[in-house]
Amino acid sequence: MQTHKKHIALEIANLSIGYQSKKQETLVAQDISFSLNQGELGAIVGINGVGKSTLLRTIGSVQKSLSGEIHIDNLVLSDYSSLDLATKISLVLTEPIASKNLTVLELIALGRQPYTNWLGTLTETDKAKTKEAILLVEIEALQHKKCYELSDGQLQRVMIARALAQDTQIILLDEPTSHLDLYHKVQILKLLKSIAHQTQKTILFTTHEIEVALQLCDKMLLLRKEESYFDTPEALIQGKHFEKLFPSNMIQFDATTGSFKIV
Ligand SMILES: Nc1ncnc2c1ncn2[C@@H]1O[C@H](COP(=O)(O)OP(=O)(O)OP(=O)(O)O)[C@@H](O)[C@H]1O
Repeated sequence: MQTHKKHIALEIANLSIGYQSKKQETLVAQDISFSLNQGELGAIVGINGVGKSTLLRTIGSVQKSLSGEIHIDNLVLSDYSSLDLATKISLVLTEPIASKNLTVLELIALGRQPYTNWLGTLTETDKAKTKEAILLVEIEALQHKKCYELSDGQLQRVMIARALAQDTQIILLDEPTSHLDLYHKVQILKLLKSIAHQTQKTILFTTHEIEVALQLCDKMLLLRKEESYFDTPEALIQGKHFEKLFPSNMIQFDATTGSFKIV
């Protein structure tokens, strides 16, 4: 019988992340190792300042790692040209977008930039990918609005659609549910899950919504400075790793409900 082995889309080995200047090197977190398969939704969780955004930016090649390796599709990250990488990874950061004067449709079409010529002329394929992204994220009704007319939740969806239009194997999102109410947080994460499973893309995002992520993600990275843990939510609960996240005299994790309780 033929077995179908899932393809590893992203592999991180012994990675140290941080900041380097001419004078000094600041280590943020070390010894990070994990991998995500095609079609998996993964979350990076951890306390404020532990390095979630730094890790995402390092994987997205916006900043350099201090040491260790990042493999995308079995190739070392640094071996990709920036144009090739733009067809492999899309990155949605938390910075406010500079181009709020564009319509939603125009902004999403910008996701096609790695494929268009220097004039930015959209081919039929570019237009079809843009339309497909709009349909997947269900924002047809918003497409002719200006971006400055959108609510935070609507803008989050638009940014996800732009990443989808870029049509990369891997999508990285920094706090895609910040500023949203619980209903819209769940809606966005369910959307990301269905996109990962339906389109076989690999989606990795940072979040403070640990309880929601526990219920919706395939894998989670619990980031800590010295030692991080990566596994399925169930295995992380069984391994009692969430208990180590916050001081236990203040916040305790209840494994039976998968939620945090204030002491
Ligand atoms: N440009 C920078 N130069 C030097 N240090 C930085 C820089 N940006 C962030 N840091 C530091 O790196 C550490 C990790 O920051 P990062 O933003 O990655 O954490 P985080 O886990 O995403 O935090 P939060 O949950 O608060 O968003 C922090 O100590 C922060 O002060």
